[in-house]
Amino acid sequence: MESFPPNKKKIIIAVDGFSSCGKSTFAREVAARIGYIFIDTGAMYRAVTLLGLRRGAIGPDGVDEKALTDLLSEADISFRFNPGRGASDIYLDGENVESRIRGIEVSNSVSRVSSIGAVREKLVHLQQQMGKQKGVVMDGRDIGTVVFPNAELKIFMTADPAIRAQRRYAELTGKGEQVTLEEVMQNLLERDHADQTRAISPLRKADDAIVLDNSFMTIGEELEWALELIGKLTA
Ligand SMILES: Nc1ncnc2c1ncn2[C@@H]1O[C@H](COP(=O)(O)OP(=O)(O)O)[C@@H](O)[C@H]1O
Ligand SMILES: Nc1ccn([C@@H]2O[C@H](COP(=O)(O)OP(=O)(O)O)[C@@H](O)[C@H]2O)c(=O)n1
Repeated sequence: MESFPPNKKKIIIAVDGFSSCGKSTFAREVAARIGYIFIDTGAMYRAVTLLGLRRGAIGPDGVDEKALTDLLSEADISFRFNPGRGASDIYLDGENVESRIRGIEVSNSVSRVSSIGAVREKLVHLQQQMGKQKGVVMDGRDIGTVVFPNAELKIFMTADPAIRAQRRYAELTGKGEQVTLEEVMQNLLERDHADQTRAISPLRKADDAIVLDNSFMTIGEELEWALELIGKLTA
């Protein structure tokens, strides 16, 4: 933290990329090291999906867009810092749903939900409010292209799909979730495809983003690389 005193220029760091490549891990660590706020925008789309599943707007027949949009207009989505985790947990209508949004059921519907214009409109607006003062590291799919097209630093993360699937599988089974590697791989590939081909704000690398392939990098190596870049940009 000493290398980033408050008189340094505050910037916005946008981290976009494919599913399960380590965006949130990287963004959280970078934010902690430089005293910035970390915002996991994927958690927001996941919370909306949980809301739809719980309240019947998402069911066996798919997503009822109108019902979900109506629910969302009344919903309160916010973050609160959890000192134990060293990051913010996501709250849906006052309930901490951080541990409820990562499972395969939410993962299987979230890309459908995130393709809905009204959902994106509301969440992008909230994200822009959260980053207004700068000093944020935000990760997602459209941060460098839509949410903060003028972000001072844009990173586009990627990793080999088999490595990404293995990482997410280890994470989920480590938490006791009953899931197979094949299911995880399939979800990851389907979401990447849906996220890249949707009509509104598809996942794509911003022209001025720097690509970071972390297939064979440790988080320590990623941090070393990022902190040097950030040091130069905020000098
Ligand atoms: N450099 C890395 N090497 C190995 N595992 C990693 C690395 N970065 C992240 N992970 C692990 O990969 C999984 C997915 O990371 P996460 O940050 O949730 O990805 P994303 O936000 O892109 O979905 C997590 O279990 C995380 O601990
Ligand atoms: N800025 C964002 C962030 C997430 N999303 C959507 O939300 C889903 C879940 O995002 P996530 O970051 O939690 O996904 P993982 O990479 O953790 O698997 C993505 O697959 C996208 O469909 C989005 O559309 N835009």
